[in-house]
Amino acid sequence: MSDYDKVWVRVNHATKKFETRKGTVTALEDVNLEIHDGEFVCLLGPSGCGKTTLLRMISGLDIPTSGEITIDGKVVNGPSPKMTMVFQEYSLYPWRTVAENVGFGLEMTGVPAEQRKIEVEKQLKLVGLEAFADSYPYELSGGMRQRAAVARALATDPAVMLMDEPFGALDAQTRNKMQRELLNIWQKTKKTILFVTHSVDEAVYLADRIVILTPRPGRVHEIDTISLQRPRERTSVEFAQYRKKVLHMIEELETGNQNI
Ligand SMILES: Nc1ncnc2c1ncn2[C@@H]1O[C@H](COP(=O)(O)OP(=O)(O)OP(=O)(O)O)[C@@H](O)[C@H]1O
Repeated sequence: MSDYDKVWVRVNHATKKFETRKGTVTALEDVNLEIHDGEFVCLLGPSGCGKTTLLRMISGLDIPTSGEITIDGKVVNGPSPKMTMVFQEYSLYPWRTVAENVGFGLEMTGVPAEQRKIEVEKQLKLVGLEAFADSYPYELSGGMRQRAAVARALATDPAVMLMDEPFGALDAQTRNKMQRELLNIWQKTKKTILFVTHSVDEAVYLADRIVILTPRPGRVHEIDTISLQRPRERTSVEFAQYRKKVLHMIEELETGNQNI
């Protein structure tokens, strides 16, 4: 990719604890992770293992209890336009049109209307929603809504796009289609992406690198970079081999956990 050695995100011994009525919950403990420029990283792990917490801290919506997170060498201490999030649902403002949603971040940062219009049109074209600029979210299908959410995230030209199970609520066919489209967009924009998913297949299809977060707090395990040629075919032998490798690693991690 463009400048692969550049590290955009560095998670350095990050721990996050929450104080609850039932006591202290350790969502993540001593997590280390680096994400390079232009890399497509998938964060894979079961429910409750701390994926969203990690994303929220990287985006600046939350701060680590200890350790630190840097973006482009600077410590994250609040939300930054350099990081945008795409969530599973409810990403769009229902009272705004698609174009107004896509232009929202630009509006917030004071980009003049004329320039905003050009940028919004560019992003809508990229995600194939030019004809729906004036539609409202409820008039779109789930897949189209997520395309609009991706366009909105891209509009502010973030350094890193953080995606929290963005296709989790879609049916299998639409999900596959959206994965293909996201790869196309990624190839065109060279964006750095951190993508959270529960699905091994989704991670193997999308990622340059898969990071497995174990259910036990405190240990991030990285799998070697998957260096398949793109586009990665779901029906290929290589796909099946990588899938098997990832499943095997997950099994090993789970077995290791049982012995703690
Ligand atoms: N604001 C909070 N207050 C208290 N506990 C929290 C809070 N946020 C997260 N947790 C706890 O931290 C742990 C990790 O939660 P998190 O949402 O990061 O997991 P996850 O891997 O994203 O789960 P899922 O895949 O179900 O979305 C869970 O035990 C959760 O209950």
